[in-house]
Formats: sequence, structure tokens, C-alpha cells
Amino acid sequence: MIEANAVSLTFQTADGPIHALKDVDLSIGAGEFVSFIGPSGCGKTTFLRTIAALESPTSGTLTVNGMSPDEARRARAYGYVFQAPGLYPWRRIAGNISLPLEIMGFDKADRAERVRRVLELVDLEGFGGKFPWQLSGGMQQRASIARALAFDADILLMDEPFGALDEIVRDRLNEALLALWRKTGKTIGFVTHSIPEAVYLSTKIVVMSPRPGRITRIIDSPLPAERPLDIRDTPEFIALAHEVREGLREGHGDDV
Ligand SMILES: Nc1ncnc2c1ncn2[C@@H]1O[C@H](COP(=O)(O)OP(=O)(O)OP(=O)(O)O)[C@@H](O)[C@H]1O
Repeated sequence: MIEANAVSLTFQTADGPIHALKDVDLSIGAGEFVSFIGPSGCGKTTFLRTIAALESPTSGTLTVNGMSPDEARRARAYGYVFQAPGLYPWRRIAGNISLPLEIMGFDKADRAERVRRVLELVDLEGFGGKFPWQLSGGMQQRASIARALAFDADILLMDEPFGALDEIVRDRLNEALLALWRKTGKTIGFVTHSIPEAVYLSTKIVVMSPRPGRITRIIDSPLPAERPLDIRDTPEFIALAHEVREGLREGHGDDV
């Protein structure tokens, strides 16, 4: 689904070049849940943005479904979820979700049906008529996930979507996201700073390190697809978390 070969990206700044990505090789299969973890500045966001055609590699090749990222973007291959929900306060939840659909030219009946379906997927039935400020932070983030799902892209790119939420809400959203992933079969790219979150959610964990931004380890998860939250207490889970931690240490030390 996503194939990166020797992808490098250097930003030219007034203080000199910044090597945000260096020789990144990665292959992501359809339906995988891939987390990117690493200290600040290791290029996680830049890599996600490169997949979504929001940045262009300086060298190397990146294909999405056999297309260039830009072609894939035009074919509506991506939904993108940011750290902040980014909902317009003057639009109701349904209006926020349907906005990209309006821009893309979906007709009114189709929009209404899609909004209904994605609200159900994120467990927000009955909240379409509310304004964002009437919802909790976790519910707002679910609404922003619904918005990214509304046009049925095959790939969902999520940049630390739960980073600003407390741990209890985050646990619930992790469970809900996993259920949604199993139900929809989407390919998910997910940036996180949290080792337990990466281990709980992923089929593949990509450990990165900074200066230059690069991949230090790719870990395929042996955990089953069905994952109750208490899987986090199992020896398999703990061993995997340990492996990720080792990868982070190897890459750069303790500045995660
Ligand atoms: N548009 C830009 N112009 C110049 N430098 C940039 C730009 N975008 C990112 N960078 C730099 O590239 C490097 C990688 O940034 P990136 O945001 O991808 O890291 P990250 O791993 O997502 O970090 P964080 O966890 O803090 O979000 C950083 O040194 C950052 O300052």
C-alpha cells in the first residue's frame, strides 16, 4: 500500500539544512496499523506529511497504491487526523464532518448518509446536532476521526491524535480505534510518543531517531488482532514494550 525507498527530506533553513528524514525504507501492507514512535524532531510528522503529499522528498521514491503521493491525494486515498480536533466552533458536528464532502462535491443526500454512518462508527450517534464546545475533548477527537473517515479513504493518517487527552479517555479511544480499524480494514499510520499506545495498537512499530531523522527499528507485533486492554499486563506485551524501549535507546538516548 505504501512503499518508501531511500526517502530523504532536507529542509533548508536560515540556520542551515535540517535533515528531517534520511534514507527511510519502509513497506506498509494494506490493512496494517503502523505506529511511528521516537523523540521530538525525529521526523515522524514529516514522514506522515510526505505520505500525504503535504511535503515532497528531496530524494528517494515514495508510492501509495502504486501512485505518487500527489496522485493518491487527488484519488482521495487519505484521511488525516491532527493532534487538535480542529472543528469549526460555528458549525455543528454534522456540519463539520460534511464540510470536506461539500468541498469535494458530494450531493446532499450522500453527505447526510455518510455523516450518519461515520458518527455511528465513532460511537457519536445523536451528537450530529451539537456544537463542538458541547462535547468533551475525547468526543471532539472522535468527531475529527469521523470527519477523516467520511469520504472513505483507504488510508488514515493520524498525528498524535490522543496526545492531549488524559489517560483514561485515551485508553477508551485506543480501544475504540482498534475496533474501528478491525471493522473497516483501513491502513493506519499513527504517530505517538507513548510506548504502551504504540504496542497496544500496532501490527508494526517503527522506531525513529533524530539528527538525521531515520528509522532505527521496525518491529512486527506478535500480538493477536483481538486485544482487550488488559493485554497490557501480559508477558508478550511487556516484552514488546521493552523491545521498543531498547530501540529508542539505541537510537539516541533518553530524550523521548
Ligand atoms: N517546514 C519546516 N521547515 C524547517 N524545518 C522543519 C519543517 N518541518 C519540520 N522541520 C524540522 O524537521 C525535523 C523533524 O520534524 P518533525 O516535526 O517531523 O518531527 P517529529 O518527530 O514529528 O517531532 P514531534 O514529536 O516534536 O512532533 C525537526 O528538526 C523540525 O524542526
